[in-house]
Amino acid sequence: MERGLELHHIGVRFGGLTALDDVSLQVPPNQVVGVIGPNGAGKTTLFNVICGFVAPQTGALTLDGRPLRPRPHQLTRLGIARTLQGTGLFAGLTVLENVMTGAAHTAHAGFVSALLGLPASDRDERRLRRQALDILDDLGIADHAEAAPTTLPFAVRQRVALARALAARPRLLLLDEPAGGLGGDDIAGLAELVRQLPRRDTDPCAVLLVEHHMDLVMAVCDDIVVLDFGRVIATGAPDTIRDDPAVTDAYLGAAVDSDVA
Ligand SMILES: Nc1ncnc2c1ncn2[C@@H]1O[C@H](COP(=O)(O)OP(=O)(O)OP(=O)(O)O)[C@@H](O)[C@H]1O
Repeated sequence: MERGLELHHIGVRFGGLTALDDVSLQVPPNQVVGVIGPNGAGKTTLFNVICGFVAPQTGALTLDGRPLRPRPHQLTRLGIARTLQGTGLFAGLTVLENVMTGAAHTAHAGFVSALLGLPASDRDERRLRRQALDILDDLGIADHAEAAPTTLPFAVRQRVALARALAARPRLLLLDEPAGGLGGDDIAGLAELVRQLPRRDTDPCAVLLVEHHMDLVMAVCDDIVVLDFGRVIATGAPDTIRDDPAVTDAYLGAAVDSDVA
């Protein structure tokens, strides 16, 4: 049976500061797993370890039981896609072209060459275009296909970034703070969308959601891992986590600290 992504006893130190301490977790195929925790808990560091931006000093990662040493530029080949905080869209390309870049690695010659003004393969480009339009349609933003990203509201740009990540047809999608900058209605829409990702008929994928927005995590995750000061203080289904005193303490403690500060 496929095991998906697993982190085994991961430790990261920055000088004298322990950012992650003995962190283990699993993202099984076709599940949504959330990582939450107060500011400074280690969420971004964990995300960066999985993307290959930060190399852990201790522990190991595996993908379907095989050793994984992630490198940012090799993630797509492993079936992993990510969105980052902010949208990172190319301002000079339309929405559709942005989404097509997410799948450019599957083209033999066309799209990237076309952007560079080189001879393109029409068949590749047509296929990428159709696939990108389908994804935009799935995400309810096909009307904006020809728009420049800078002209669109932030919530739509967030969806375009998600569409670009999905264009790589990942089996694992990593989302870093996708609710950042969104209002209540947009977060509800995002929750609905993320919940569907493992259940899609075409290209279903597992999701690892790193987010400090508790409502979103509670609404979409099958399993939640709570970090505090770099350690896992709780793991379980949303209902278990909601009632866990250690989690409440960590969040309340953080709130009190920031009030005092
Ligand atoms: N490159 C770095 N060098 C030194 N310290 C770092 C570095 N990156 C993170 N840290 C520290 O590691 C700890 C964990 O930070 P991290 O950003 O992973 O937490 P977080 O849970 O993502 O916080 P937030 O919700 O505020 O983004 C913090 O104390 C942070 O200051």
